[in-house]
Amino acid sequence: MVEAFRIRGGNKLKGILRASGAKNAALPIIIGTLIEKGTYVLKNVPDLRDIRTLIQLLESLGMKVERLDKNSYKFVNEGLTNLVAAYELVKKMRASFLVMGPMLAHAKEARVSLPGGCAIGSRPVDLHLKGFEAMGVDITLDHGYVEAKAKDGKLLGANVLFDFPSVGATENVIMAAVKAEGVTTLENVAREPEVEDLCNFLNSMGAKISGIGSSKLVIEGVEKLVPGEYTIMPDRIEAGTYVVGALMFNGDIEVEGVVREHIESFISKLEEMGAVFEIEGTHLKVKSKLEDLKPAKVKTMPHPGFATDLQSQMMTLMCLVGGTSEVKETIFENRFMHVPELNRMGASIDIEDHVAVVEGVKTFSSAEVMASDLRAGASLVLAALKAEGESIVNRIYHVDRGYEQLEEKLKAIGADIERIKMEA
Ligand SMILES: CC(=O)N[C@H]1[C@@H](OP(=O)(O)OP(=O)(O)OC[C@H]2O[C@@H](n3ccc(=O)[nH]c3=O)[C@H](O)[C@@H]2O)O[C@H](CO)[C@@H](O)[C@@H]1O
Ligand SMILES: C=C(OP(=O)(O)O)C(=O)O
Repeated sequence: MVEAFRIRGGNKLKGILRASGAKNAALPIIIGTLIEKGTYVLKNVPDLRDIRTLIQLLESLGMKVERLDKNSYKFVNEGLTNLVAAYELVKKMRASFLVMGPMLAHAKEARVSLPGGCAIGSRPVDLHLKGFEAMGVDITLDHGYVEAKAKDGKLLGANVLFDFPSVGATENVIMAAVKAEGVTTLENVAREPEVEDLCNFLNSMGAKISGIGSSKLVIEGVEKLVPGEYTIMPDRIEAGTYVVGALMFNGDIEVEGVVREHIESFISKLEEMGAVFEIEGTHLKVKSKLEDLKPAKVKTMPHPGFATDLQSQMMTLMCLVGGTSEVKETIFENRFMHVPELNRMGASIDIEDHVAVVEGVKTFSSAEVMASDLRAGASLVLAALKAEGESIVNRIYHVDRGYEQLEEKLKAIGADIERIKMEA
């Protein structure tokens, strides 16, 4: 049996949706607690399936974890008792591969399962490994695991130029470099806000990372970090998902937790389409109507470009905008799995090469559909809320990876949504 959402769409939704802590910042920051012995308190940690998977992985390495309240945890690192990150846990979530950098910083060696691909693409880790090798780490592949060992037990500062600004590779190598001997210079790094949040967390413990937010980071290795307390940033992708909802429901939904500069390309693309926003601090209200929006072209790019994690939600909105819109996906090879599902709900989308051509339709129609990944799942939920009648969104374990208490948040603004069990 798997869980699904049964959604009876067409309700008038009204109220405030608040973004929780960012999954993609919380994951690397929690993993960062592996670097140094001591006690860490992390706040605004979202209550998600991915966080629970990660905690299991950290506990398997020797970390003691105590939940202080719904969104706060204490992590006590008394030294790692196991240097193997097992396939059973790593395969559930690709971000698990980020334990390699911290384990190298802590113990100068690690054996971490290769994560494998997922529904959105093959997702290799070559850029992570190139960075570690430059720092004097011997890498061997053995029965699906990466064995990493610092030569002579020393992690050395190095110059690394990434071929592509990979978020994961940037984060992994940063976490190895903060305690390396000497200076590490990383060029063409990912500039996503979650990378900045990780750097700010590490610097709050005494790491010396400069250039934060730019494409070049200079990291002066330090002997010791001093663990403490840190609050995770709000989830810009969750907030962006709700902004799409606010536009689809003609401004009756307001969104809390919007940091405009974190999703500038998304917000400005929506403004180009005719959306009018009133943003006060981190509170967003929509002042335009869905029927005022014009079609647009969007191309996903590394930050500060349009985020791939908002691509499917944007496409769902475009389905309801008169005229022809286009979405080009450049980050992941296979991130259009939501297209046939949206078409089952009455959308009119064709894929040509890596471009989805979207012809606007009047509305969605209810149907039984399947989430293929996290953001695809969120997009189908948005479409189902709009469609008159009963829809089923199946395989919501994907959605549970990244949206904290989605059905409670939606129920609170008037949605008719319930979690049910379905045949797998
Ligand atoms: C937990 C987390 O933060 N996940 C985010 C992170 O994923 P993730 O860190 O996996 O994304 P990357 O930026 O690394 O990947 C982007 C592209 O680079 C390729 N690549 C990556 C590493 C590598 O060694 N070799 C290589 O070829 C990938 O296959 C992909 O096509 O950034 C993505 C891009 O913004 C987001 O969609 C994910 O939500
Ligand atoms: C693709 C995503 O996550 P992950 O990298 O964990 O698969 C996402 O958050 O949309």
